[in-house]
Amino acid sequence: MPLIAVLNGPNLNLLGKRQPEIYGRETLADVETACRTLAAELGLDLRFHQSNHEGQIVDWIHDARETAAGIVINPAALTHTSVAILDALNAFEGPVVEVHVSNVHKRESFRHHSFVSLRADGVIAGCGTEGYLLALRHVSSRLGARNRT
Ligand SMILES: O=C1C[C@@](O)(C(=O)O)C[C@@H](O)[C@@H]1O
Repeated sequence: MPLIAVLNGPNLNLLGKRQPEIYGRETLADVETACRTLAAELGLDLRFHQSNHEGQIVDWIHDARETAAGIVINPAALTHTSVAILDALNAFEGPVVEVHVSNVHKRESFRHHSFVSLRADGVIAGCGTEGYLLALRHVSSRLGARNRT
């Protein structure tokens, strides 16, 4: 079964508790459960991680080079600052989908720029935590298309 790495950046451990008016009330554990249920339906293995540390996320992306077929990533605030995450993703060959729970384009202008979008095959923003499920479906269909060629 192809493995998908779902990677989450800083402060997402507080999902459901911090600024619920922006990010909703679902926790990251709820997101992981929903992702695991969908992954099982799609025939995908899932690795689900969260870190508040940029280097840890870079290391997980490096691991994914050896082990994962695709990446779903919510880099959180690092989206807007991290060339290191962009460079790591550029060294990964499979499909990458960037997810944001909130619609970053409706928010402060510093959230409008994403380094990660320079690499992402798709970007989902503003669909709440459902965005993770949409991203998984998309990675799955890209992998299916790849396997057929
Ligand atoms: O921490 C986050 C979460 C976020 O990535 C989102 O999921 O909406 C949007 C980022 O701008 C913010 O720093």
